[in-house]
Amino acid sequence: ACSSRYVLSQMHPMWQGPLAVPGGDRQSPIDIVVRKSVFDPALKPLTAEYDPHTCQQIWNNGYSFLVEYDDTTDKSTLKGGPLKDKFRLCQFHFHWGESNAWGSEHTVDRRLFPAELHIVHWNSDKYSLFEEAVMEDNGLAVIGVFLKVGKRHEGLQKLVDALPAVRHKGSVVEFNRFDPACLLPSNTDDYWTYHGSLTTPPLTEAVTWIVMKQHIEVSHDQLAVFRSLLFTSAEEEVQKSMVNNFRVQQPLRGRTVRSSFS
Ligand SMILES: CCCCCNS(=O)(=O)c1cc(S(N)(=O)=O)ccc1C(=O)O
Ligand SMILES: [Zn+2]
Repeated sequence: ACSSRYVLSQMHPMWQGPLAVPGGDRQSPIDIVVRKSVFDPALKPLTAEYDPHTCQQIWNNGYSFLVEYDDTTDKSTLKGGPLKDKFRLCQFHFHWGESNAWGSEHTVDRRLFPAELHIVHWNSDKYSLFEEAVMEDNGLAVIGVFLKVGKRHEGLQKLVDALPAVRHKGSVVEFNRFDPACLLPSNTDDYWTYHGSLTTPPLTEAVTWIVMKQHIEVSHDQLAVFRSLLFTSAEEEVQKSMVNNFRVQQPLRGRTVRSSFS
């Protein structure tokens, strides 16, 4: 699977400080200032073609929970949008707050959402391994989708029901036949895109971000199950609730955010 068993001890929110990263002028997340985004008519609609059978497992990596996919073939891919190449699905995960008032990593005109979904893909036209792509500036494409609290999300419920099995850091549970497309908003033609970075170590500036304009709705109870997860492993005495697992926002450094809609 893509997100290698990367030692995520640095994942503890303590690392959120201005960690020195190479260059450091393309960091994520950012605030998307709508009136400063530039409409680009050349931006195409996104083509996400996911095979639910490539879904493998859910893993609590001590920072979020990752739903990981078999990325040894091009069975689940993302093309189009701002992308020149074909990108292979490797995992999706979320960021959320301890309350519904905050939790997303990106914001729109400073508006915070209670959570944000990230669907992570790597450039399989240019690289043969995720670990290679994560170090290259055209290596990754991550779709961001904002979550709002409202009606229950039927497609998400299968995932929510599996979460108690990965309550502790380091736990893994088999998870099959899940199509992440069910988590995309009905309109995927309207998005913002910019060049940025991973929001967790190694914070490499490898990501073409594609942030959906339309949010999805999940219920309060579904989000409460996210908050029942733990940052800590079963062995640790003090259990810490997995909440507020988002990075602080980063300077734009002159970057332009493009929009696919006017
Ligand atoms: C080789 C080490 C890669 C570490 C990053 N892996 S990842 O799947 O890209 C990822 C991205 C992101 S993010 N928020 O999409 O930048 C968060 C977590 C992870 C993770 O693996 O935990
Ligand atoms: Zn993320």
